[in-house]
Amino acid sequence: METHKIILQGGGEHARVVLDSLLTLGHKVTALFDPKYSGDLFGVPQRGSYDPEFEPHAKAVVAIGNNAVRKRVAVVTKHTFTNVIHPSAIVSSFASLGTGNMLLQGSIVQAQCKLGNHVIINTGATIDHDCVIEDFVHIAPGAVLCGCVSIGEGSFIGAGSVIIPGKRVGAWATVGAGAVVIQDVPDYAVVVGNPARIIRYEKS
Ligand SMILES: CC(=O)SCCNC(=O)CCNC(=O)[C@H](O)C(C)(C)COP(=O)(O)OP(=O)(O)OC[C@H]1O[C@@H](n2cnc3c(N)ncnc32)[C@H](O)[C@@H]1OP(=O)(O)O
Repeated sequence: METHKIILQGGGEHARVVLDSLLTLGHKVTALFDPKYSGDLFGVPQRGSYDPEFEPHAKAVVAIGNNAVRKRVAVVTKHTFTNVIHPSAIVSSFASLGTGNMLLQGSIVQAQCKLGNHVIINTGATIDHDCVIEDFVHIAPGAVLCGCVSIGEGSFIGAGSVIIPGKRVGAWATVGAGAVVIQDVPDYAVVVGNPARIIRYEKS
């Protein structure tokens, strides 16, 4: 596998797991940019605010779990993005991925899935055949997307939730941990429970 020089945008909790994946894959991570952190993380220097001139040929990953913040940071990042796919993740050769995506330990992406850009498929989440996942979505640990599910831009799919086949979760929606989605979820809706019900609408 080709290894790269990589910089990370973000130095918080999600950055830790992404950095772990990158180091496991043998990449050379040369900087973490996040004004909130200093010192180093797993031996990688935290360099404060983003510097677009720093190693301009390095690839970048926006390792921020919050979807709205990840989008805000991605749009001002000048470096070219790359995907991070932990070696224990299983990705069908018949799936397509944009860039800047993070597929973490034990996640599975099945045949004919289409992932946009800057999507997080977190630990052990499974995305079955023919799903479409738009940009800046976060699928939390252990969530199960059955076949032919679609998820709109910026939505958060909570840990251990299940979405039955063919359903759509709109843009910037939130599916609570453990929810079972059996109907389409509108844009900006927050749903919880089994069967999932709308508790409010929230624009981030
Ligand atoms: C590696 C990582 O850690 S990745 C991060 C993974 N994180 C997650 O999966 C967290 C997902 N988040 C949740 O499930 C949250 O509870 C949310 C976003 C759905 C709602 O959060 P809040 O807005 O703070 O809701 P709040 O706690 O005020 O609860 C509102 C109501 O919904 C209920 N509720 C909230 N979450 C859930 C849930 N997951 N399942 C069932 N009911 C729930 C509450 O009991 C409450 O009910 P009530 O009004 O009858 O008392």
